Amino acid sequence: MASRKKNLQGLVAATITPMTEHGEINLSVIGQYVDYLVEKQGVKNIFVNGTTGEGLSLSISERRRVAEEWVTKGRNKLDQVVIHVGALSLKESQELAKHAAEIGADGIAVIAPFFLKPQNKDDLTAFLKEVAAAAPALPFYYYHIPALTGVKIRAEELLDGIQEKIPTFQGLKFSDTDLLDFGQCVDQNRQRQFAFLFGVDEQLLSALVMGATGAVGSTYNYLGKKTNQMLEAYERKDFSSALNYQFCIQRFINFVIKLGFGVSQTKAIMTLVSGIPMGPPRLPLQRASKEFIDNAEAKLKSLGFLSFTDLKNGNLETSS
Ligand SMILES: CC(=O)N[C@H](C=O)[C@@H](O)[C@H](O)[C@H](O)CO
Ligand SMILES: CC(=O)C(=O)O
Repeated sequence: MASRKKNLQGLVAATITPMTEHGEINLSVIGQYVDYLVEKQGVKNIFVNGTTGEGLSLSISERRRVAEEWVTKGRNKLDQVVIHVGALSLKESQELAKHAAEIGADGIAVIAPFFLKPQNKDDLTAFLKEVAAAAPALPFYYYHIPALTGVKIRAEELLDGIQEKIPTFQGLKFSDTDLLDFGQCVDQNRQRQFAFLFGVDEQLLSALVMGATGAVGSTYNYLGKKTNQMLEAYERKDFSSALNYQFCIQRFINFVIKLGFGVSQTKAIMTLVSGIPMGPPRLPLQRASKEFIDNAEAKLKSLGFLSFTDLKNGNLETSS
């Protein structure tokens, strides 16, 4: 059985992988990034090397170094550091799982292999089981993101009986809008203490109603504070305030989605809001355009997500 820490709950920021202007990983700002999440956003859990972290665009050695830096800099500051170790090659995935255990991460997560794909639940379970077994002391999370992997096996089906196959299974990161599937994952596993982490930030409130125990997302890097206010309102059963917070967050996400929103844009927004240079994305992604950044900045300001002082302080912090 995995050594069980307290369940992963609340907001989990899907970390960006900072890069230099030349496109190399930039470990030097990660310490600052940890402090920013904890102090400015109230976010104390992170999900490293996932979609937002361009994990699948990094080499194995880069993934190891990035993971190690987050664990080191997060020590005594963060509650939990979950490392995404999914890869197309089972061997690489196992190597990363083992490494995550060695460096003292709090959990590992895996997406479905997405080139030669599992055809059914049994294929997928068999793959996940082999990865989990490489880190037998670490909580294991399945990262369901069918729109990106193309693997559409329903999470509810996968979860049925999964603990018998994968004893370290501890939860699901659900990045899909199918709330029937998500709700049934929760409903059918009420007796188990799984973490149900929702991954569509603009719809989190609906997922809370459906039983989400936490959330992993890219926007918690810079909208963590706002989203925490929504969670607090929900906790005290002030649903009309919670809805106001969700709508406010939606106005921003809806606006940027229309402009074209992805990891490149997340990097640019985070640079702007935090003042910490995230650098460009790696090919095949291209930098966000100047036009996008200007529009996003104006929207952040009009929604009160970014003040002139924030910007100034952020910039001062990085130059010091
Ligand atoms: C596809 C993708 O990257 N999804 C992220 C996490 O799973 C989310 O955090 C989104 O970035 C966010 O919900 C905005 O659409
Ligand atoms: C959003 C998320 O969870 C990821 O970047 O992997």
